[in-house]
Amino acid sequence: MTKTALVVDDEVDLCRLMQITLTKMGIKSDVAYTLSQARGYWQEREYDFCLTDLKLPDGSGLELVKEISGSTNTPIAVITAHGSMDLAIEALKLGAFDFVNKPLELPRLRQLVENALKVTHQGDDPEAAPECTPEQKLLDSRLIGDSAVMLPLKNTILKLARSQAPVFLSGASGTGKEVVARLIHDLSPRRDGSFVPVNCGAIPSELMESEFFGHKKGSFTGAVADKQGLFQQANGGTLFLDEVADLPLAMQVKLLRAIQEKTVRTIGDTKEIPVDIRILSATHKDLAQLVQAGTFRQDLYYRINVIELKLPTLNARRDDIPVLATHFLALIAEEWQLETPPSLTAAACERLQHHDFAGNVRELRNLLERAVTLAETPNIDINHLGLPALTPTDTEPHAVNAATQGTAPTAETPDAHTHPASADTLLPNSPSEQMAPIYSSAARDDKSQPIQTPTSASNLHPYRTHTQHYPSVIKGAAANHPKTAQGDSAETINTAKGLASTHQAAQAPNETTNINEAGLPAQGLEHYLQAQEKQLIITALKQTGWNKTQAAELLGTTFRSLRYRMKKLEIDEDQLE
Ligand SMILES: Nc1ncnc2c1ncn2[C@@H]1O[C@H](COP(=O)(O)OP(=O)(O)OP(=O)(O)O)[C@@H](O)[C@H]1O
Repeated sequence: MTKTALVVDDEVDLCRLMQITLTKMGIKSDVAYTLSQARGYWQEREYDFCLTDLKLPDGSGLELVKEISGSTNTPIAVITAHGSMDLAIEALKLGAFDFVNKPLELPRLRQLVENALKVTHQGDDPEAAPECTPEQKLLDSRLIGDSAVMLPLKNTILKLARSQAPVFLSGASGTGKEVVARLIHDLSPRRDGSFVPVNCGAIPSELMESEFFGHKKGSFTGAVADKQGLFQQANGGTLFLDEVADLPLAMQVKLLRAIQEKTVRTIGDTKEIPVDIRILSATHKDLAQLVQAGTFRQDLYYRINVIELKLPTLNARRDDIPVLATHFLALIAEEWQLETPPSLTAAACERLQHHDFAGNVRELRNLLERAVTLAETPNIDINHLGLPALTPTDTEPHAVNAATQGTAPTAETPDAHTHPASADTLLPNSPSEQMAPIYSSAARDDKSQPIQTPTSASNLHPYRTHTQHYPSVIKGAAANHPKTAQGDSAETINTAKGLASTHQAAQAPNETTNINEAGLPAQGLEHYLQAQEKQLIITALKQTGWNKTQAAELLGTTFRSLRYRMKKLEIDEDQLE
């Protein structure tokens, strides 16, 4: 069926240009020169999408955005004067699907129209019950939980997926921010493009520019080949800036420019390349507070945080614990190829529902992995969970919510009842407005997670994030190193002293000692340093029985940084043992 569009602009020539472009794309269009004319057309006819200027002779296009997005799912995009980013952001907040700047660039207009048509195809089947649409099924299969707080959150995700607006995901560590970011991408018109997640906190600052924008061969020492940046990799898709609060200020300026201009310049190149990406970002930190403290740029905050989606803690949705546990046990059974899928006894399930999950869903998953490893039967009972016995007060209603982080639920530590997602997951996003943090930063303590699971070697960009779990290594860690797997830090501190001395012994002589007669590395500094780094990491890992949390402590770095260095340097226990 022929697609139809309503074009609203008072500039006759521009309307003609847009109409010609649409006709070439096989789209029939009507043109309205005023707001009232547009309203008339909209009431009389049905359109697949609308494109409106913001400045109209009898009012603002924002009114049309509000009316159309408030009453239908039809995508509406706005045309803004060059540089009026504030208005574009306001339109996105009001529900506009996307915006295009004047003077109109036809490739950008065509791209916007193609995305709008993909949105209109979604959920087109009028026969399908809402819960049976492919989008809803995908959402329900990947974002587990149907508690009171999750249902409105899921509806919001479906709406956000249809838009191109930048979304900022806030919430404590392990609440599922990356799961949601992937879903927004996979449910969006960009789903055929790449989803490129990047852990901003794990990229060494000196490599940031090259990682984000790429480099040309020979543009600096060590640039031995052309390298594509993350922006270019995400072209046509979504760039997910995880741990965005950890971006150094100097890089924040460069990112802002790239996001605003929608162009990037590769290091060593002279030309700017246009990129078409949607930005999603996340952090467990209070970004508004960092803006106030001057460590995060207000303009970048404003740009990436057009819409905020706040994820609830697991303690705020305890009803979801049984269904999440069943989901993870099924995943574990599949990944570990277990003959009989494990299941929880009623007592174990009840114990989990009373646990204070400082590490949220990630902690639940890790806890179950450990329990399955320790249990010798498929029935996971309370003693396999490795949790302390409950006191009588723990079992009182709401005792755990109140005990969370030692504070009762307040406006700053919301729970599901006081903060339904419909109202609170979408927050007003002015930097001057305070965001209420769900948790203090203590919630991020990696020690709260019983077992840190390694990531696999993959062909992903080294600083892309990765949330997969690898059972063979987990099992090996728990079985072979029970002490370290449970976090025996005393032992770690003692062995730490040996790090410097054993490092020499662990070195692969060809790689790290290949110094030429002039006393310089024969294969170049970069190669030499990487070999050194690799050997030090392997030494620390061996000393801690491949417990990465402890190895990171020995090396004076963070767990995440170590994990990403391991991926970058392709350090894998299975390969080395
Ligand atoms: N609702 C959910 N349904 C299924 N799995 C979930 C859900 N929420 C989180 N998970 C799982 O929990 C783990 C942590 O999720 P994720 O990495 O998305 O959290 P995060 O909030 O991004 O954490 P961080 O701030 O530490 O990066 C992953 O294994 C993820 O698959």
